[in-house]
Amino acid sequence: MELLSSNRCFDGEHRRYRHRSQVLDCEMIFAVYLPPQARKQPVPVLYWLSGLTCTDENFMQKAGAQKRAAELGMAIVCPDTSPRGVDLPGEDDSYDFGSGAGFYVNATQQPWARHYRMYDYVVSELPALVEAELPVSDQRSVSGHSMGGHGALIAALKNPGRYKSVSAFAPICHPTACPWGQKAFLGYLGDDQETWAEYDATLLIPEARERLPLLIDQGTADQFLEEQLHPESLAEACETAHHHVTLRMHSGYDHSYFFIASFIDEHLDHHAKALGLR
Ligand SMILES: N[C@@H](CCC(=O)N[C@@H](CS)C(=O)NCC(=O)O)C(=O)O
Repeated sequence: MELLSSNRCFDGEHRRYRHRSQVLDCEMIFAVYLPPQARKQPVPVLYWLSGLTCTDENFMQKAGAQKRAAELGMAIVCPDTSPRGVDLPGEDDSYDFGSGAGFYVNATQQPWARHYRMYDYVVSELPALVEAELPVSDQRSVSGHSMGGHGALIAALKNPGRYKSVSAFAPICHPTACPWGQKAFLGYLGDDQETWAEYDATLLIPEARERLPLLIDQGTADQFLEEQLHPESLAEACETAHHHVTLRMHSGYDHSYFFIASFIDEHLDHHAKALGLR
Protein backbone atom coordinates (compact mmCIF):
# COMPACT_ATOMS: atom_id res chain seq x y z
CA MET A 1 0.00 0.00 0.00
CA GLU A 2 1.20 3.47 -0.89
CA LEU A 3 0.59 6.42 1.42
CA LEU A 4 -0.78 9.30 -0.67
CA SER A 5 -1.35 11.91 2.01
CA SER A 6 -1.52 12.44 5.73
CA ASN A 7 -3.17 15.23 7.71
CA ARG A 8 -3.06 15.73 11.47
CA CYS A 9 -6.65 15.95 12.73
CA PHE A 10 -7.81 16.16 16.38
CA ASP A 11 -4.41 14.83 17.42
CA GLY A 12 -4.93 11.77 15.22
CA GLU A 13 -4.33 11.38 11.50
CA HIS A 14 -6.37 11.34 8.33
CA ARG A 15 -4.56 9.29 5.70
CA ARG A 16 -5.23 8.24 2.12
CA TYR A 17 -3.74 5.06 0.67
CA ARG A 18 -3.58 3.52 -2.78
CA HIS A 19 -3.34 -0.24 -3.13
CA ARG A 20 -3.82 -3.00 -5.67
CA SER A 21 -7.10 -4.85 -5.05
CA GLN A 22 -6.99 -8.51 -6.08
CA VAL A 23 -10.76 -8.79 -5.75
CA LEU A 24 -11.52 -5.80 -7.99
CA ASP A 25 -8.48 -6.30 -10.22
CA CYS A 26 -7.58 -2.61 -10.17
CA GLU A 27 -5.89 0.05 -8.09
CA MET A 28 -8.07 1.51 -5.34
CA ILE A 29 -7.82 4.44 -2.97
CA PHE A 30 -9.25 4.42 0.54
CA ALA A 31 -9.12 6.81 3.49
CA VAL A 32 -8.61 6.08 7.15
CA TYR A 33 -8.91 8.22 10.25
CA LEU A 34 -6.61 7.01 13.01
CA PRO A 35 -7.41 8.49 16.44
CA PRO A 36 -4.52 9.44 18.78
CA GLN A 37 -5.03 6.19 20.74
CA ALA A 38 -3.86 4.24 17.66
CA ARG A 39 -0.27 5.40 18.32
CA LYS A 40 -0.21 3.07 21.32
CA GLN A 41 -2.31 0.07 20.32
CA PRO A 42 -4.67 -1.21 17.63
CA VAL A 43 -8.10 0.40 17.97
CA PRO A 44 -11.63 -0.73 16.99
CA VAL A 45 -12.79 0.42 13.60
CA LEU A 46 -15.91 1.70 11.90
CA TYR A 47 -16.24 0.97 8.18
CA TRP A 48 -18.16 3.76 6.45
CA LEU A 49 -19.77 2.99 3.09
CA SER A 50 -20.66 6.03 1.01
CA GLY A 51 -23.45 6.64 -1.48
CA LEU A 52 -23.81 7.25 -5.19
CA THR A 53 -21.20 9.53 -6.82
CA CYS A 54 -18.96 9.45 -3.74
CA THR A 55 -15.30 8.57 -3.27
CA ASP A 56 -13.33 8.06 -0.07
CA GLU A 57 -13.36 11.85 0.35
CA ASN A 58 -17.01 12.88 0.86
CA PHE A 59 -17.46 11.45 4.33
CA MET A 60 -14.03 12.49 5.59
CA GLN A 61 -14.48 16.09 4.42
CA LYS A 62 -18.17 16.67 5.15
CA ALA A 63 -19.44 14.50 8.02
CA GLY A 64 -17.29 16.03 10.76
CA ALA A 65 -16.80 12.66 12.44
CA GLN A 66 -13.14 12.97 13.42
CA LYS A 67 -13.58 14.94 16.65
CA ARG A 68 -15.82 12.34 18.29
CA ALA A 69 -13.80 9.46 16.83
CA ALA A 70 -10.69 10.95 18.46
CA GLU A 71 -12.46 11.25 21.80
CA LEU A 72 -13.71 7.68 21.57
CA GLY A 73 -10.52 6.09 20.20
CA MET A 74 -12.23 4.74 17.11
CA ALA A 75 -10.68 4.41 13.65
CA ILE A 76 -12.84 5.04 10.57
CA VAL A 77 -12.14 3.46 7.19
CA CYS A 78 -13.78 4.88 4.06
CA PRO A 79 -13.53 2.84 0.86
CA ASP A 80 -14.41 4.14 -2.58
CA THR A 81 -17.83 3.27 -4.04
CA SER A 82 -16.78 1.30 -7.13
CA PRO A 83 -13.76 -0.01 -8.99
CA ARG A 84 -11.85 2.80 -10.73
CA GLY A 85 -9.97 3.19 -13.96
CA VAL A 86 -11.10 -0.13 -15.42
CA ASP A 87 -12.45 1.50 -18.55
CA LEU A 88 -15.57 -0.58 -19.18
CA PRO A 89 -17.93 0.59 -21.92
CA GLY A 90 -20.75 2.73 -20.50
CA GLU A 91 -19.16 2.83 -17.05
CA ASP A 92 -19.31 6.61 -16.77
CA ASP A 93 -22.61 7.20 -18.56
CA SER A 94 -24.85 7.62 -15.51
CA TYR A 95 -24.44 8.61 -11.87
CA ASP A 96 -26.40 5.61 -10.57
CA PHE A 97 -24.67 2.72 -12.36
CA GLY A 98 -21.02 1.89 -13.06
CA SER A 99 -18.31 4.09 -11.59
CA GLY A 100 -19.34 5.63 -8.28
CA ALA A 101 -22.21 3.15 -8.05
CA GLY A 102 -20.88 -0.35 -7.30
CA PHE A 103 -23.87 -1.07 -5.01
CA TYR A 104 -21.78 -3.36 -2.77
CA VAL A 105 -22.63 -6.49 -4.79
CA ASN A 106 -20.51 -9.07 -6.60
CA ALA A 107 -21.49 -8.70 -10.25
CA THR A 108 -22.14 -11.85 -12.24
CA GLN A 109 -22.90 -10.22 -15.61
CA GLN A 110 -20.48 -9.16 -18.32
CA PRO A 111 -18.62 -6.91 -18.64
CA TRP A 112 -18.95 -6.07 -14.91
CA ALA A 113 -18.15 -9.43 -13.30
CA ARG A 114 -14.37 -9.13 -13.52
CA HIS A 115 -14.09 -5.89 -11.54
CA TYR A 116 -17.40 -4.99 -9.89
CA ARG A 117 -17.09 -7.08 -6.73
CA MET A 118 -17.53 -4.39 -4.11
CA TYR A 119 -19.25 -6.77 -1.67
CA ASP A 120 -16.15 -8.95 -1.30
CA TYR A 121 -13.94 -5.88 -1.32
CA VAL A 122 -15.60 -4.05 1.58
CA VAL A 123 -16.55 -7.12 3.63
CA SER A 124 -13.33 -9.15 3.27
CA GLU A 125 -10.38 -7.80 1.30
CA LEU A 126 -10.16 -4.27 2.68
CA PRO A 127 -10.64 -5.22 6.36
CA ALA A 128 -7.95 -7.93 6.01
CA LEU A 129 -5.58 -5.37 4.49
CA VAL A 130 -6.11 -2.63 7.06
CA GLU A 131 -5.99 -5.07 9.96
CA ALA A 132 -2.64 -6.36 8.68
CA GLU A 133 -1.07 -3.00 7.81
CA LEU A 134 -2.57 -0.40 10.17
CA PRO A 135 -3.11 -0.14 13.94
CA VAL A 136 -6.76 -1.19 13.76
CA SER A 137 -8.20 -4.29 15.42
CA ASP A 138 -10.70 -6.88 14.26
CA GLN A 139 -13.40 -5.22 16.37
CA ARG A 140 -15.52 -3.89 13.50
CA SER A 141 -18.68 -1.90 13.05
CA VAL A 142 -20.29 -0.76 9.82
CA SER A 143 -22.35 2.22 8.75
CA GLY A 144 -23.13 4.11 5.59
CA HIS A 145 -25.34 6.47 3.64
CA SER A 146 -27.95 5.77 0.97
CA MET A 147 -26.38 3.15 -1.36
CA GLY A 148 -23.78 2.78 1.41
CA GLY A 149 -26.51 2.41 4.03
CA HIS A 150 -27.80 -0.51 1.97
CA GLY A 151 -24.22 -1.82 1.85
CA ALA A 152 -23.82 -1.56 5.62
CA LEU A 153 -27.14 -3.32 6.31
CA ILE A 154 -26.46 -6.24 3.99
CA ALA A 155 -22.84 -6.60 5.14
CA ALA A 156 -24.04 -6.99 8.72
CA LEU A 157 -27.10 -9.15 7.96
CA LYS A 158 -25.13 -11.58 5.77
CA ASN A 159 -22.14 -11.97 8.09
CA PRO A 160 -23.11 -12.96 11.63
CA GLY A 161 -20.32 -12.26 14.08
CA ARG A 162 -18.32 -10.06 11.73
CA TYR A 163 -19.54 -6.69 13.05
CA LYS A 164 -20.31 -5.53 16.59
CA SER A 165 -22.92 -3.02 15.39
CA VAL A 166 -24.55 -1.53 12.31
CA SER A 167 -26.25 1.75 11.48
CA ALA A 168 -27.31 3.70 8.42
CA PHE A 169 -28.32 7.14 7.22
CA ALA A 170 -31.12 7.26 4.64
CA PRO A 171 -30.35 3.73 3.41
CA ILE A 172 -31.80 2.14 0.29
CA CYS A 173 -33.77 -0.32 2.41
CA HIS A 174 -35.45 -2.41 -0.27
CA PRO A 175 -33.35 -2.15 -3.46
CA THR A 176 -35.29 -4.81 -5.37
CA ALA A 177 -38.34 -2.52 -5.15
CA CYS A 178 -36.87 0.85 -6.18
CA PRO A 179 -35.53 2.26 -9.45
CA TRP A 180 -31.90 2.70 -8.28
CA GLY A 181 -31.72 -0.87 -7.01
CA GLN A 182 -33.56 -2.43 -9.94
CA LYS A 183 -31.29 -0.74 -12.46
CA ALA A 184 -28.13 -1.77 -10.59
CA PHE A 185 -29.19 -5.34 -9.86
CA LEU A 186 -30.38 -5.96 -13.40
CA GLY A 187 -27.08 -4.67 -14.77
CA TYR A 188 -24.75 -6.38 -12.30
CA LEU A 189 -26.73 -9.55 -11.47
CA GLY A 190 -28.93 -10.19 -14.52
CA ASP A 191 -32.65 -10.82 -14.72
CA ASP A 192 -32.99 -13.73 -12.27
CA GLN A 193 -34.53 -11.85 -9.35
CA GLU A 194 -33.76 -14.67 -6.91
CA THR A 195 -30.14 -13.53 -7.03
CA TRP A 196 -31.22 -9.95 -6.21
CA ALA A 197 -32.81 -11.02 -2.92
CA GLU A 198 -29.35 -11.91 -1.58
CA TYR A 199 -28.52 -8.21 -1.49
CA ASP A 200 -31.79 -6.71 -0.20
CA ALA A 201 -31.89 -5.83 3.51
CA THR A 202 -35.68 -6.04 3.72
CA LEU A 203 -35.66 -9.54 2.21
CA LEU A 204 -32.70 -10.68 4.33
CA ILE A 205 -34.34 -9.78 7.65
CA PRO A 206 -36.59 -12.87 7.98
CA GLU A 207 -33.67 -15.28 7.68
CA ALA A 208 -31.00 -13.25 9.55
CA ARG A 209 -28.99 -15.55 11.80
CA GLU A 210 -27.84 -12.76 14.11
CA ARG A 211 -30.33 -10.22 15.49
CA LEU A 212 -27.96 -7.22 15.57
CA PRO A 213 -30.13 -4.15 16.33
CA LEU A 214 -30.43 -1.69 13.44
CA LEU A 215 -30.07 2.07 14.00
CA ILE A 216 -31.43 4.06 11.07
CA ASP A 217 -31.76 7.83 10.72
CA GLN A 218 -33.90 9.28 7.94
CA GLY A 219 -34.78 12.88 7.05
CA THR A 220 -38.39 13.66 6.18
CA ALA A 221 -37.36 16.22 3.52
CA ASP A 222 -35.08 13.73 1.76
CA GLN A 223 -35.74 14.09 -1.97
CA PHE A 224 -35.19 10.35 -2.50
CA LEU A 225 -37.31 9.09 0.40
CA GLU A 226 -40.53 8.11 -1.37
CA GLU A 227 -39.19 6.72 -4.60
CA GLN A 228 -35.94 5.09 -3.56
CA LEU A 229 -35.46 4.45 0.15
CA HIS A 230 -38.55 2.63 1.59
CA PRO A 231 -37.63 2.53 5.29
CA GLU A 232 -41.22 1.50 6.07
CA SER A 233 -40.70 -1.81 4.22
CA LEU A 234 -37.64 -2.60 6.30
CA ALA A 235 -39.40 -1.57 9.53
CA GLU A 236 -42.32 -3.87 8.67
CA ALA A 237 -40.01 -6.80 7.95
CA CYS A 238 -38.26 -6.17 11.26
CA GLU A 239 -41.53 -6.09 13.14
CA THR A 240 -42.66 -9.39 11.62
CA ALA A 241 -39.33 -11.08 12.36
CA HIS A 242 -38.93 -9.45 15.82
CA HIS A 243 -35.68 -7.88 14.67
CA HIS A 244 -34.84 -4.81 16.75
CA VAL A 245 -34.84 -1.62 14.70
CA THR A 246 -34.65 2.01 15.76
CA LEU A 247 -35.89 4.08 12.82
CA ARG A 248 -35.71 7.77 13.62
CA MET A 249 -37.49 10.18 11.29
CA HIS A 250 -35.98 13.67 11.47
CA SER A 251 -38.28 16.49 10.45
CA GLY A 252 -36.97 18.77 7.71
CA TYR A 253 -33.63 17.04 7.03
CA ASP A 254 -32.70 16.21 3.44
CA HIS A 255 -30.41 13.57 1.87
CA SER A 256 -27.19 15.55 2.14
CA TYR A 257 -24.13 15.41 4.34
CA PHE A 258 -25.65 18.32 6.33
CA PHE A 259 -28.06 15.68 7.64
CA ILE A 260 -25.29 13.17 8.30
CA ALA A 261 -23.16 15.76 10.11
CA SER A 262 -26.12 16.52 12.39
CA PHE A 263 -26.37 12.97 13.74
CA ILE A 264 -22.99 11.33 13.12
CA ASP A 265 -21.87 11.71 16.76
CA GLU A 266 -24.90 9.71 17.91
CA HIS A 267 -23.98 6.93 15.48
CA LEU A 268 -20.36 6.92 16.63
CA ASP A 269 -21.57 6.67 20.25
CA HIS A 270 -23.84 3.77 19.29
CA HIS A 271 -20.91 1.93 17.69
CA ALA A 272 -18.52 2.85 20.52
CA LYS A 273 -20.80 1.16 23.03
CA ALA A 274 -20.91 -2.05 20.99
CA LEU A 275 -17.14 -1.90 20.44
CA GLY A 276 -16.49 -1.63 24.18
CA LEU A 277 -15.17 1.94 23.96
CA ARG A 278 -17.60 3.50 26.44
N1 LIG B 1 -28.08 13.23 -8.62
C1 LIG B 1 -27.45 13.42 -7.33
C2 LIG B 1 -27.59 12.14 -6.56
C3 LIG B 1 -26.40 11.69 -5.87
C4 LIG B 1 -26.46 11.84 -4.39
O1 LIG B 1 -27.33 12.48 -3.79
N2 LIG B 1 -25.48 11.23 -3.79
C5 LIG B 1 -25.38 11.21 -2.38
C6 LIG B 1 -25.36 9.76 -1.98
S1 LIG B 1 -26.77 8.88 -2.64
C7 LIG B 1 -24.08 11.86 -1.95
O2 LIG B 1 -23.59 11.56 -0.88
N3 LIG B 1 -23.52 12.74 -2.79
C8 LIG B 1 -22.22 13.31 -2.56
C9 LIG B 1 -22.14 14.39 -1.53
O3 LIG B 1 -23.17 14.93 -1.10
O4 LIG B 1 -21.00 14.70 -1.11
C10 LIG B 1 -26.02 13.85 -7.55
O5 LIG B 1 -25.38 13.43 -8.55
O6 LIG B 1 -25.51 14.62 -6.72
